[in-house]
Amino acid sequence: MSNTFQVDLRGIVDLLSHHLYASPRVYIRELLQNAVDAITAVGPDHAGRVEIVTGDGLRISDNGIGLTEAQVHELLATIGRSSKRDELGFARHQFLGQFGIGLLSCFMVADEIRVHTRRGDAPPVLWTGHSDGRYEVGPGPEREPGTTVTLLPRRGSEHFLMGTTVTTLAGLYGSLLPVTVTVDGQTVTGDVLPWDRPQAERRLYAEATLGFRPFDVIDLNVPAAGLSGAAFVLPTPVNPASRGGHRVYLKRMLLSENVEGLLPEWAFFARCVVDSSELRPTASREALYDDGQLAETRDAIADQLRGWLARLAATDPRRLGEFLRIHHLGVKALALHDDEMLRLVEQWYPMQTNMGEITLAEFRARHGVLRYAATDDEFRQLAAVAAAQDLALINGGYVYDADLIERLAALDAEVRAERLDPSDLSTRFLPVEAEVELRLRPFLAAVQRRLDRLGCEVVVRAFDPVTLPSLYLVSRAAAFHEDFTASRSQADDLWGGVLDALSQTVPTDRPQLVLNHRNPLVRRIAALGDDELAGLAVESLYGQALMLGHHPIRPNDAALLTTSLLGLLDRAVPGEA
Ligand SMILES: Nc1ncnc2c1ncn2[C@@H]1O[C@H](COP(=O)(O)OP(=O)(O)OP(=O)(O)O)[C@@H](O)[C@H]1O
Repeated sequence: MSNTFQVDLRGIVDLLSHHLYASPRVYIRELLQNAVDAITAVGPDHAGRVEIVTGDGLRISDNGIGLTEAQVHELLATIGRSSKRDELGFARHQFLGQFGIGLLSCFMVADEIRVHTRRGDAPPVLWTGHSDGRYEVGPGPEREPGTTVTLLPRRGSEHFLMGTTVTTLAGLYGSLLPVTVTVDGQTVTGDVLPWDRPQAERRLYAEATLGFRPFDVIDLNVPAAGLSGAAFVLPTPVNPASRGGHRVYLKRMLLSENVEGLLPEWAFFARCVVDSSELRPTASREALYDDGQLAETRDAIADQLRGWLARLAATDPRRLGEFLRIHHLGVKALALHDDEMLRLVEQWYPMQTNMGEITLAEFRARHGVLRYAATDDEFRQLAAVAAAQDLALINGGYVYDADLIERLAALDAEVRAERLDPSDLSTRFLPVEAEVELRLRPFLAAVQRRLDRLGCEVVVRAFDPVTLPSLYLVSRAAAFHEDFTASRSQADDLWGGVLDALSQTVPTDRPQLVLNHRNPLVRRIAALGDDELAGLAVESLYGQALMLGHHPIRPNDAALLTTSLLGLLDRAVPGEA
């Protein structure tokens, strides 16, 4: 036995209003869309007109193609049936609608829908649909060809049908439509496409609709998607993780003000306003259907944004610099994968160095090797000393910077990058003369004994700046060794045994306290001939060097600092105990 599905209209309307459409407001969009489609169906030269009248409910009339009685039965009373698909079920290209559910959205705000329609010379028809699923069809009063849809408000939804609301909504969705739409006699269409306006007006448009005064406006054109529009560049930094929505029109009808997925993720610095005749909506008409065509369109738009950046670099580098200062995070993220963007960063993005803020290109021209510190801490530790030795150093500690430098070197054989290890720096310090070295031996032996328990090696070198008495240097191997020793002291027996076995293989070079023999204070300390006082002084230098280099102060270090300070005070302040 064969039966036919029954449809519970109330259930369907509930589904639409709570799960498909974002808000009952979209009923206006669906009605406008049907009217425009009906006008399109008459032919290309037909002067379309849509009139909306509010008051007691809402009435929307069009001078479109209209429906015969047979079509009314077939199309209006069958959910999911649409005249806008061909025999194979594909959306007919020229129409906005395609799903055959749009009219139902009116039940979100109305209890009763009346469609009074006439097609050509066929007799006029009146169809009345009720929200409980009943409908009647019969002959209607005489009228011109076209259709009038009347909504009788549902209790509690009256405000959706009020004149002011309808004017706002019809303007929002329909202001760019190619047919004239009036609400209570007032025309809401006829707006010039925002991207076709002169530059100054486009900026005002952005301020009014997007809420910001754009840094720049970029024309967008993707013929394959029948897309034209503009990208408005944000004037302030945005969180790259925050997804910005775009204002998308399909065949000049607003799809949504907050469409995602139109731009690649890196392009978070732009908000687009576009119209497309080819991209497809999802059934809710809140989003674009994520298909190959959308992906191709996204790529094409990305190319145009990239082109804008390249043009800016060629014609107005100062402005590009401004842009990079605002949106460097996005551009740098992009440069990790995109060679062209990497070049842009290299040429135009000033990085922090110990010689001031300069671009990588400039740095390379002046200093050859791209020498960088991998973390902000390392940079701060080394910047001044390196500068005093004419060693230029880039702070690679900002997000992506070290990776970008390495990528640049990997890409281009001419570019050399070198991560500066603190221990590399100590090899640039000059040893003191042999005779001085000999003289300093007893002093060094005495202070070394005092710093042994902190795992630190004391050496004397000559380096600039002379004002710097000492420097605490931790090489990568030594930093590892320190962590290792700390874990060993906390480990239980089993794990401790494993660590001990490992310790045979880890490098053991210790952090160094490098005393600067060019520094007058250091010379005086070394010449004291008083082991106790020299020891206290070197311990103090050790503490100062730790703090200068932003090194962590361990409990042992803190205790040493206190005793050395008290010891020095004891020696400095005269009088009997
Ligand atoms: N104003 C109108 N003039 C002529 N025909 C109309 C009008 N409104 C609706 N129709 C007919 O009723 C059918 C169903 O309309 P409905 O709005 O439910 O779906 P649709 O517009 O085809 O698709 P979508 O769900 O995508 O809006 C339409 O395909 C169209 O043939």
